[in-house]
Amino acid sequence: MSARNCCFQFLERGWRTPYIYQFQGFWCQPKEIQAILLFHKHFQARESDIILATIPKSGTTWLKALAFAILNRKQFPAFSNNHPLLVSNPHDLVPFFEYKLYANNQIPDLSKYPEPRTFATHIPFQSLEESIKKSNCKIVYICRNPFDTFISSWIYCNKLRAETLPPLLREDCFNMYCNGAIGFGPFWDHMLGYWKESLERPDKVLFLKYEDMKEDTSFHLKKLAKFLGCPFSMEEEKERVIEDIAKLCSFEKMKNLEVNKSGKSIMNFENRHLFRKGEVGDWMNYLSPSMVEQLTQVMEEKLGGSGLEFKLLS
Ligand SMILES: Nc1ncnc2c1ncn2[C@@H]1O[C@H](COP(=O)(O)OS(=O)(=O)O)[C@@H](OP(=O)(O)O)[C@H]1O
Repeated sequence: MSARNCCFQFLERGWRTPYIYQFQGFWCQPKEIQAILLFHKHFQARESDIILATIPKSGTTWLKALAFAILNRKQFPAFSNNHPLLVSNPHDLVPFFEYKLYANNQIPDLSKYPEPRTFATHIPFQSLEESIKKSNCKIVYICRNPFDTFISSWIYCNKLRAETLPPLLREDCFNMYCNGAIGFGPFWDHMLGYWKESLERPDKVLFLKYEDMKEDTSFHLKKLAKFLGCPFSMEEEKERVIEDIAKLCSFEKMKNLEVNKSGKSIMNFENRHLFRKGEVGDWMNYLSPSMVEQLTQVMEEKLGGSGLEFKLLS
């Protein structure tokens, strides 16, 4: 089935493109739908695969860097001068299914990927390819408080928006966000899909939060390494390997690397836009009291009772 033949029940104004479409219960662009259909048809998970999942602007770039550094630390110690993260953007080291591997009508040969194969996606849990859901391959999900995620998305999309389109007004965008009409959203369905699976199958899905990672990076790196099946040894802890990885992947370090100042990775977008402030609570500089009230209500209505809660300030 091609994207064109799919039955689109709904269409909404897009953030980066003129329109977004509802596909399998979430919002996305036609190019993404085309790639997801190919991914569904051709991808076959291995038990050893690792999938990093996020809704956009929740810490994807950071999680990719951390997972890569943890998994490859024997070959590339975090302090080494030839570490791949010093010359490559994390999106080039851990490819997205929908923006890289299956984009532009490609069917990749993934048989030669070194194990554990590590991939990334923004696709909601419900719409992942079946073998990913059924096998014991591991999924790491990171999410971020919706206030900061909204601001990060709004600013990023305005930078990448087609020049032929008018700028995205904060108020319009905010209403779209609260109504769920954002790429891969509604955000609450995206979060709850992975959240519920992490509660039911904690060995399958590790659920992380951006704010917790910022607050105590070392603690969460240990948790991540253990989940990925490569816990830090006592010796590594003594040698401060965890701190070295946290430092290599820190916002300040990554933002100032030449590859992230001048290179291009996802969909030919400039890497520098991926590194803005990297803070918890920047929403305070942008949202009016009535917007705060509105989003708080949406979160209570949609996430209330799920046990999923967020820290809104650092
Ligand atoms: N290393 C590191 N540490 C902490 N925070 C980081 C890091 N790298 C990127 N960022 C911040 O993450 C926000 C971008 O989110 P994503 O990486 O998910 O974007 S994307 O979906 O891949 O386009 C965006 O947040 P805002 O600064 O609030 O816009 C980035 O600045």
